[in-house]
Amino acid sequence: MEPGFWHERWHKQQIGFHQQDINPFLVKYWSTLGLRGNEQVFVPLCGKSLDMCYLAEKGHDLLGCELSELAVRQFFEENRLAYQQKAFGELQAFSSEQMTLLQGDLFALQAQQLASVGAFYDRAALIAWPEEMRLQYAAKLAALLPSGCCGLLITLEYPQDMLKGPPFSVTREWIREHMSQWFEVSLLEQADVLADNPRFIAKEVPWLNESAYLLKRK
Ligand SMILES: C[S@@+](CC[C@H](N)C(=O)[O-])C[C@H]1O[C@@H](n2cnc3c(N)ncnc32)[C@H](O)[C@@H]1O
Repeated sequence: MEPGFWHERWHKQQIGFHQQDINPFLVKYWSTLGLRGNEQVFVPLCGKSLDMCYLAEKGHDLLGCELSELAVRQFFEENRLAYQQKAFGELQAFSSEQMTLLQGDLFALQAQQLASVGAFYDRAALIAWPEEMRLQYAAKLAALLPSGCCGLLITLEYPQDMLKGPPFSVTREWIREHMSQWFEVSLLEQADVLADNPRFIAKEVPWLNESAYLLKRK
């Protein structure tokens, strides 16, 4: 989506994607990455996700990237974290002790700026892009991540013709076809989450699956 779409969403606080609870797949599957626990975790398109607090509690340093300055400030203020702001290339870095959120366009980041990243977490980032932008995002993510870096990817699948995204439906086939050039991909679990998503029920979407994948950058 274009930046204006997301800025408007944040200004109107139309942020239905934001979860008040930690994502259950994160809790269930983060340990399958086999990490030491002190790796820096990159969170693309992080919003003000509380999943970052969960990962910080596990001992990780967090490096998020988020377009909206409003989202970034809300993250620190709502979690009562004092923060400092400074320039970071073309982006702005907002930092507290364990968290750095890079405010700006993910596509303006350079691989050397993520050289110390040891893991990543993508929830509602890949699925935020329409099909025509999705591959560019996946290629950028691959270009930014150091080789050997593991991550958890959480996606949604539903009949796309029933609802206009975002979130967009991203199938297992799309991920295998387009992402295996950069990542080893394993499906961890697919679960029916329709009952937890009133917007999909209201639009009479007949099924909605959430999937968790383990990814390893080749
Ligand atoms: C669907 S939300 C998901 C947020 C978060 N991952 C979560 O689980 O709550 C997508 C987020 O990506 C941000 N975003 C969109 N385009 C971006 C870009 N080019 N660079 C960085 N962030 C972007 C939006 O502002 C929005 O907060």
